[in-house]
Amino acid sequence: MAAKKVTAAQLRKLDRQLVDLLNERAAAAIANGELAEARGESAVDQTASGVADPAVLKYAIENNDGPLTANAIQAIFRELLSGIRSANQPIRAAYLGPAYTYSHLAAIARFGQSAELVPVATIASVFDEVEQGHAQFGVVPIENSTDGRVADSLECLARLSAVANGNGSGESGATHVQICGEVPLRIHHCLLGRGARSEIRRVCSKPQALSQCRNWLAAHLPGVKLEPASSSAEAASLAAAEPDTAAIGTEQAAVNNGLSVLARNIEDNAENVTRFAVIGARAADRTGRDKTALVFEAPHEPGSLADAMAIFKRHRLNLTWIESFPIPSARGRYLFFLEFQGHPAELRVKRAIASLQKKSLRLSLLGSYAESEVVG
Ligand SMILES: O=C(O)C(=O)C[C@]1(C(=O)O)C=C[C@@H](O)C=C1
Repeated sequence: MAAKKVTAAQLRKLDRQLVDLLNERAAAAIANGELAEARGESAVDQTASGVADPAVLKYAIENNDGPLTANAIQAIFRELLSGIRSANQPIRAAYLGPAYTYSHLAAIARFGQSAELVPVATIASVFDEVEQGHAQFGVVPIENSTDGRVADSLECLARLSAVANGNGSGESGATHVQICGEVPLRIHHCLLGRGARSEIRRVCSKPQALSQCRNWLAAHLPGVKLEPASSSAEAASLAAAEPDTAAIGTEQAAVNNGLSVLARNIEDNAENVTRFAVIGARAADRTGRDKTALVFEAPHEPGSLADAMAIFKRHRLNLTWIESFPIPSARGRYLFFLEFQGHPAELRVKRAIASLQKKSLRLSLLGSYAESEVVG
């Protein structure tokens, strides 16, 4: 029997029903005072930038009495919203490729599969794509719970901030690229290869992935050569070419490259999470549960960092990230990346930033965005 075709009109009706359902849930939640910050906005407005409002999603998950898991609801919402939004306003987002890197999975978690997700060869190219307006968004890893910061991304953020500051001239630069979201993604690494585990002579991956599995590798593949690759999916394509080479990467990269999964969950820390920043040329809307990131340089003198930190204590602002980063051209001088809960629309945040600015040699706001739950 021939399969019955679904017409475009039927699909539109289904979309409408789902959007109505979302709106109903949001409206009920708003009426109950459960979405105080979202008051007056429809769920569709809230998702205009292609991202499900975390409060609406949370409400739908918490009020679900059906058989679906929270992860399944999240995935359904994400793909529906991605599809509905793409029909109106296509989204193009760049990520470190090739296909099925962890960055790709983070981009899918954020924008869904209906968005145009563009693989590029380096993290710097992700920034270039957004700065040159070829992509509205970019997704870049900034820190991992086991391995710490991702220096390539911080270097690009520092460069953005230098441009925004007019390279120290005090004039505002041409770029408005900023952080407009975060995706904390659970990272489960797989060992991928063509042959048996006993044939492996070298293991390739992005250095961050190799480092997140170093104890497992030492215990299970002692003496094999560890080689850096530009990404985990690039490593998977190297492993596809050489039977004595394995890669550390995603399960999806194994399928894409015709490899077997030789071992699963080989990360040293079961709670392995990488936090990705979503960068874009437009500021994110305030949600009421936001964080703000900035980068500043404290004067090279005793107590300057302690004075800077005291500002956050005084204004009761909770820090969620602090990272020191050496300034390559100036030995002994450091940039400090900071993130805290709050939004510059709040008076205490405005005051704290103004005080910090006075104490800094330079300061750039990197963006304010919704605080997100871990996905995956
Ligand atoms: O190589 C990849 O698959 C990436 O997306 C990059 C990257 C990283 O550099 O942190 C992203 C997340 C994982 O922690 C490991 C690798």
